Amino acid sequence: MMESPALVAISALIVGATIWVSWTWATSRALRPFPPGPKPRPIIGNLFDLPQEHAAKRYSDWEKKYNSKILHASSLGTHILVLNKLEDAIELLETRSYKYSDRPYSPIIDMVGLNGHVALMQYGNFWRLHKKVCQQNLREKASQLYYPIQLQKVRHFLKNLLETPDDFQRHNKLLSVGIPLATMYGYDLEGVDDPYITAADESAFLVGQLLRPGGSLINVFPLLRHIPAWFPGAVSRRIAERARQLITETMRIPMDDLKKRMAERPVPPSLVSSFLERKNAGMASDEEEEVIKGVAYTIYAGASDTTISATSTFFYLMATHPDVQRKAQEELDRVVGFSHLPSFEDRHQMPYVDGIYREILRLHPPLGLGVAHVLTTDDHYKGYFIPKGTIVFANIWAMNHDEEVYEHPSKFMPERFLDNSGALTKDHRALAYGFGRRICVGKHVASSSMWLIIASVLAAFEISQAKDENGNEILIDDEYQDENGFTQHKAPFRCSITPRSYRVKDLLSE
Ligand code: HEM
Repeated sequence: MMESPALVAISALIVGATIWVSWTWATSRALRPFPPGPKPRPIIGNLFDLPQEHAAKRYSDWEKKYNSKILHASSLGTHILVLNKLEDAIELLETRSYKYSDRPYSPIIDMVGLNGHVALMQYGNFWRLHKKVCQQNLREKASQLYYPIQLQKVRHFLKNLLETPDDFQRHNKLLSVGIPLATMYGYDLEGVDDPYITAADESAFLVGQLLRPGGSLINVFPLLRHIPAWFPGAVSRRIAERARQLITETMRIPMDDLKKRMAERPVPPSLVSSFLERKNAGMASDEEEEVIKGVAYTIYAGASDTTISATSTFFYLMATHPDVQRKAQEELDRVVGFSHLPSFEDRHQMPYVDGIYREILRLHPPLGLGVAHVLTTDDHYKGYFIPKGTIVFANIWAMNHDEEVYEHPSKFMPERFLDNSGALTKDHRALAYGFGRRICVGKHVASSSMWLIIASVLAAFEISQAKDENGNEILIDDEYQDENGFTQHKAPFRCSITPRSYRVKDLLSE
């Protein structure tokens, strides 16, 4: 918690009394077996049992401990349900999606100015309005409009890799943030030190701190949000204030830049420029501009970190699996040849490369626990009671490592997605994109970006483990880090990235 001890103590007393009443009431009700899970303590429930790091894997361990794939815990009066099995996620989050599609409420979201963030929005008409704009611009057909930008950005990425291969993580960030900013605003990043990235990084860090479990007392006791920022001990209020300024900046910088460019000359098409053209022609309102701003910001936030994570995993798995890399390169050489780099038309002819894309998202889903859903009315499932307001996590990591579904689930085996004839299996769905009405609305853009990155890098480069000064390979461990408890990122590692032939330089200068 970030507040002063006095503030924490007073709040804890009030919160404790409130929770005590509701807990006593709740536990006195008969016929309410919750799903298995750790035994709750009075008032605080399982506050100290909840994993703070690598939560998806820890909840996967709970499965063995409590002998159940549906797990329950509570924290300060809030119920938490974890679904480790795909069938349960489909039944609850999809078949019953009409009541499992809300998001957890936190006053922090309003305080920092993220109420236009689609992924954090409460279920209802405001969300529907934003979701409609997302769908119109990101559905499969519409997402193909972004192909030219994706191609341009990935080619630039390859050039950067050629020049300074050891900086591949910085190039990855420039690419993964650059694609959504270019598609939303036609904004070209100057580099990873661009003021936009600096503000976005700091705000993401601060918001992550406040929103993580136990991050701020305001999440437990919303009235504390009204305490002024200058009040002694009101640390969260001050952090929220700073985050709000930064988030306003990240929304303002690319918007102002675009308006300025539009006033000077014709600009390349982007989601926001198309909207502003309509607005300048008197066909859209200021309210609609707010929606567009929120959507563009969400797309930046939703797309960049997840793409950074998946791209980093790709480099790691290629460096550690030369056999897989060789097979993919054989396929690329056969289908694409050596006179040009891969383009989207080649995709359907290269099932093995697609298998790599699927296997990366299976083995290391960027969001192992997805994004929390919330249940809006009481429910019963498999004899268990699930109360209204329960926070529900689909444990994507556990589902992707289910031994009943995937043979040797911890192994990187792209061929698991190919049938006997070498064609891609049809029944697969990438669970990494989540479930039901809140499923990732950018999954087509994500899929094309990731595929193009994988195919282009493998066509141009050889990736291997880096060597030390004595010529020995520097082994890469399997460590992943939680970023603010949300996105999982491969822990820093080194690898060697060398051009496959002298032609690469010529191809990239065309
Ligand atoms: C590998 C890349 C990506 C992964 C793994 C990913 C994963 C996810 C997941 C797990 C969710 C929550 C689903 C749920 O609640 O069940 C989500 C939501 C969302 N994603 Fe993605 N995402 C990726 C890329 C993108 C991209 C490229 C965009 C935009 C172009 C995007 C836009 C969104 C939006 C707007 C939501 C919120 C949907 C809602 O709450 O209604 N994502 N994503």
